[in-house]
Amino acid sequence: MAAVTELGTALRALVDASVSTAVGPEELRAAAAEARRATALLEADRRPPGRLPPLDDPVAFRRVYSPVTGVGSAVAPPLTLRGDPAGGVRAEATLGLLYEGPPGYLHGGMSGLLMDHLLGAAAIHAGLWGMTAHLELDYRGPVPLGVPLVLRGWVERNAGRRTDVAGSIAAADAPDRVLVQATGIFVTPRAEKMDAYFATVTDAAGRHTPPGRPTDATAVQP
Ligand SMILES: CCCCCCCCCCCCCCCC(=O)SCCNC(=O)CCNC(=O)[C@H](O)C(C)(C)COP(=O)(O)OP(=O)(O)OC[C@H]1O[C@@H](n2cnc3c(N)ncnc32)[C@H](O)[C@@H]1OP(=O)(O)O
Repeated sequence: MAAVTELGTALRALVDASVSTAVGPEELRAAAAEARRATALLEADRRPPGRLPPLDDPVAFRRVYSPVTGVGSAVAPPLTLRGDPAGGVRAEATLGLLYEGPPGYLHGGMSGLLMDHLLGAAAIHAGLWGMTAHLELDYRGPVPLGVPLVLRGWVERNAGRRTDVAGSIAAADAPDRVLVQATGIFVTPRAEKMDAYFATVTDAAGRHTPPGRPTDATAVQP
């Protein structure tokens, strides 16, 4: 875990530098050569889709390469999710130029990614795991880069396999002025779909990974 985190931290610094640098073509080419060397090192052993990395724990929802929370991901902020005393889940983040849409502000699609994750996590936190069936966003104000943000997700209601969830993004110093408001419907897939989607998921050793609990992200229905 220490090595995965060390590489993820170094890669995030590299990616941030690569999108904010103002150096010339010579330095860019020298950096590209270094990046290709690092890629060759990592390519020596790769896992296919559907095989969990050794450090992932589907029962604890630990996904080290998640594009939102993964400590080993070059593109994840990465967010740390916590239970919110006000209900649901929350995370704090300060986002950089990697995620820029309008100059100085967050790309709207990135807000969608973050909200999808926060809403999904809120459902899981309530014991109601589901896949995103519907996600709707209202962009009420641009989300600034480089300032602390607070992201929230909470369950509105549940009926059977369907859970209605909501969430928001705001600046940490003005948490009541919502910049992005999200609503979503998360659905626990029917048994046949669970089986079709996840029956071949394996752990790092290639063994079928059995469900850990009903809300296990990779749970396969018996
Ligand atoms: C401290 C923190 C702790 C927590 C720490 C957690 C950390 C970890 C967080 C990970 C968070 C990841 C969050 C990302 C989550 C993805 O990214 S999931 C990937 C994107 N989503 C997909 O690929 C899903 C694609 N869609 C499908 O496969 C299918 O449509 C679904 C969603 C499985 C539903 O299929 P189905 O099982 O056949 O469901 P179906 O019987 O049609 O519908 C069931 C009910 O839902 C309703 N419904 C279904 N779809 C819709 C729709 N689009 N609109 C309205 N209603 C709908 C139906 O009307 C029906 O309602 P009722 O008639 O029962 O009232």
